[in-house]
Amino acid sequence: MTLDQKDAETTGVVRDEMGIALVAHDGCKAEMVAWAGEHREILGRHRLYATGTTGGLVAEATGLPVVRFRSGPLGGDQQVGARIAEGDVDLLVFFWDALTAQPHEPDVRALLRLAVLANVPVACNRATADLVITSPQLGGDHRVHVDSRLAGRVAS
Ligand SMILES: O=C(CO)COP(=O)(O)O
Repeated sequence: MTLDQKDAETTGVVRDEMGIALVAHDGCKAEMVAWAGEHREILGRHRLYATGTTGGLVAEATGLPVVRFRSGPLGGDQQVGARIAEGDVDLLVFFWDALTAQPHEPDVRALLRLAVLANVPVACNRATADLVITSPQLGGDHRVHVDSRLAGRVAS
């Protein structure tokens, strides 16, 4: 029995492969690596995307394949946002640093805006990420209220 089948048996929900984007500012990278290690088994069932440095650290720590974009300040946040607009991302785990100003703040804001617009769940701290990644509803029909201007571009 696969883990997905076991999930389905215990929760009644089959988790299809999802796209999960991982992003962490420098002050939160250790937290992201620890979180990814803790949930390695679940993350290993899904497509992982990440900004450059975050993706390198997660891939190294977990051994999982990660599609890496540019580093955040060099356009990586925008690339993740583009994948959200394309409908490739079902969950964004973004540990942004609440204590440090970022030179690419407009990009950070744009990424969060697109995630909200596309009704993609966003976890900005470890407690939320723990809850979302273990939710039996993850991968279900949680994105039914996609903004109409994005509907049609975002896969259901
Ligand atoms: O800056 C980031 C998000 O805004 C993260 O980028 P890196 O993963 O390349 O450090």
